[in-house]
Amino acid sequence: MAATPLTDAEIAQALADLPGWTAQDGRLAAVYKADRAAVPGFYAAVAAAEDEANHHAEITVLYGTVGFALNTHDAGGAITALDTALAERISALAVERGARPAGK
Ligand SMILES: C[C@H](O)[C@H](O)[C@H]1CNC2=NC(N)=NC(=O)C2=N1
Repeated sequence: MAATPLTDAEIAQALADLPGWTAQDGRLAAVYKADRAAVPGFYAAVAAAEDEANHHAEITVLYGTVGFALNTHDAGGAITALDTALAERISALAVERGARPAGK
């Protein structure tokens, strides 16, 4: 998949299908709430998806919340399809693992 910067319209289109995700400071960002006991498994599942995609998020764990920030370093920090694809994977894994967008 090419690391080509997405346009604002393409980013908005991707966000429409990513509940709880926003574009913040040039990165795709989301914060999920999860039961403390579910956090390690959620992280492990995301880490496996990252390694499969060879694309990695900045992940912040604070007790029962897991935050993600995504941009593409190889594209000068722009948001690319690599980021939206991984965000989609994280969003699906969150549902599987009982994590829900913190804003909800
Ligand atoms: C060498 C390795 O393939 C690259 O550094 C990959 C790894 N993971 C990555 N993750 C992110 N977020 N952006 C990248 O450009 C990137 N590049």
